[in-house]
Amino acid sequence: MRRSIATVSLSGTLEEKLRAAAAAGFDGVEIFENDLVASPLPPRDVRATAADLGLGIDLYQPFRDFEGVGDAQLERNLRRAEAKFALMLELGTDTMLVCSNASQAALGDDARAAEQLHRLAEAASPYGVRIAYEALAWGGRVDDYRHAWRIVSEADHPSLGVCLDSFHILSKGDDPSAIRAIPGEKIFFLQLADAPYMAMDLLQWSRHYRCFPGQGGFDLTAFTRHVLEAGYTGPLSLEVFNDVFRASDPHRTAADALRSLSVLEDALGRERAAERAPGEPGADGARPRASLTRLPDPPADTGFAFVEVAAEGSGAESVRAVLGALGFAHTSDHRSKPVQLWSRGDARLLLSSTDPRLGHTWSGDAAVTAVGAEVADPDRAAQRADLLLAPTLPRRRDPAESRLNAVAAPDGTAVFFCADGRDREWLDDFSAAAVRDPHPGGDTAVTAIDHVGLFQPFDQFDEASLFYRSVLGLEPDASLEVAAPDGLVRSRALSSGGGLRIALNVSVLGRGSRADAAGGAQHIAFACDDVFAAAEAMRAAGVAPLTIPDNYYEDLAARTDLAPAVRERMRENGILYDRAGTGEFFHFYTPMLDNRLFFEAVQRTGGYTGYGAANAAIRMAAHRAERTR
Ligand SMILES: O=C(O)c1ccc(O)c(O)c1
Ligand SMILES: [Mg+2]
Repeated sequence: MRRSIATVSLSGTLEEKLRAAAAAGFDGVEIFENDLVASPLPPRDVRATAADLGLGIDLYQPFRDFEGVGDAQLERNLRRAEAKFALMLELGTDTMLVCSNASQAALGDDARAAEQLHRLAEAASPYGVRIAYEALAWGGRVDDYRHAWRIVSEADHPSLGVCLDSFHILSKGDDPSAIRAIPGEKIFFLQLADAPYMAMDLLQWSRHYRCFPGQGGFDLTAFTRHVLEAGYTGPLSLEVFNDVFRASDPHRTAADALRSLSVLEDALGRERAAERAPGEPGADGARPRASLTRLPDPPADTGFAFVEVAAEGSGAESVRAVLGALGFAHTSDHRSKPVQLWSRGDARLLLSSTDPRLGHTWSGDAAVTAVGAEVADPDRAAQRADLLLAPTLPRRRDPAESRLNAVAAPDGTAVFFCADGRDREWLDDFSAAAVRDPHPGGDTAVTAIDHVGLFQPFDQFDEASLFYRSVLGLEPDASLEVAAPDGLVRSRALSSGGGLRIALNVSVLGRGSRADAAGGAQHIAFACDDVFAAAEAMRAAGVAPLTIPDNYYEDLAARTDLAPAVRERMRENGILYDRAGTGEFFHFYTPMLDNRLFFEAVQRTGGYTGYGAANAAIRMAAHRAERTR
């Protein structure tokens, strides 16, 4: 389907907005009136600029407070409209959005509104302009799409139809299924916006917190399905009023926006394909069907191939010491780069002294710089990532090395697609040297990488979540908030069925010591068969786990039936506990290794799928206490 975006969704001047929309690959834009009025470009030049960029102007918006007025006001409104129709001719756009009168003083009954909209449509038709009437959620008399449609049908003019905006419908909990009763050709325009659920005045919610489909709480797939079932074949257009987007790089926002539409269209296409019996032709005859662009299947992953940590000097020393104490061994070295492979079971950690983005020496605190996803078809995963506008990272390879596709996540973390199975071709780039530096960690039973925790810049949290969801096909959990000593932290985990798990964290206010330029803490969690043994072996090797206060264990005694001996062993080893249904979770943390990186060891039993969120605030306070001790 044609993809459009409202200029109000992007920051910058009108020209910058157009350039960003075009660069992301949009087909068209809705021009928000204020953006045009504030632009030094005459309408003809806007049209030419858009055309040069390959963009159509699909809608001019909004025309406000037109209907439900007295006779004298109607004449003034029609005069105002005539001026806009002439302007639209110059812009080369044929659809005008008229939103329902927001005044509580809007007059009269439906018959008056219908008659006045009929006059407007009649005035528009000589210009070749169509009127798309939209019910604002806070409209004075008309605040419901069904009501807008009744008025439009009563007005009965070929140049008059409705504009459906998902926000105005879903924000009020209205049932979108009646959209199917509107003939597709009378749906003149479709605006899509998601939003997080908030108990808030509708207008404020709409003007500040809309987000792209998949980033909020609305079911945009179901909503859009109704619109397509009605026979709508026009553009899918994003109209997103959002405070963060207004202040962000418009190129980044436009890419995020396009990614959201690609995922939405793909989901609808998959549903349609699943409905159709094999061999049956696509069209069912009655109503036109929009063509839906599909993405290659999400990668079928089998978990983490590796996680890469870049560190230098004493930071690298502490990482090595803790890995050794956890039973990892430095098993081989990269053939041409300063990268060590440390492994234990299926847990593989690359310790690098270069920055993957810059290719030269890493300077700064130890940090997670890359994750390797082990997938069945790396080429197809890379192709999907490319269609989702994931920035491709230059290959860091010599001709003799394996081919590794990598893309950059919004926070700069490199995501590698590595072949799974027996060959694990990427391992060929490492020397086959016998195990060196076997550490005295003993059998700590670390078996694999369980998850990675990445702190995100405030403005990129939703973008990162959509990125991992779309590029890696991960499913997001509900987000939750943790009261850390230095401010609230929001956390959202995403996981695949195959073993990839990424927990994203963000400082809710985007400021404070956790969100400073260096970013908040990152961690790598290792799965263990016996987390008690792992903690004891680590201690025996000279690394103390993160100290957890006695108060925590007193509280555990009060609220669980863990045996006293078990609790005592937990206290000695800084082990924390969580339970969900029949599932149990035991885990411990290392101290902060180099300002912002730590490790965790976890043991899941009974089908536990969480991340110990109940203990997150305890962990944050303990790491904080360590800094001030
Ligand atoms: O907030 C508004 O005024 C406004 C304007 C135009 C729209 O299409 C809309 O959904 C909201
Ligand atoms: Mg709208």
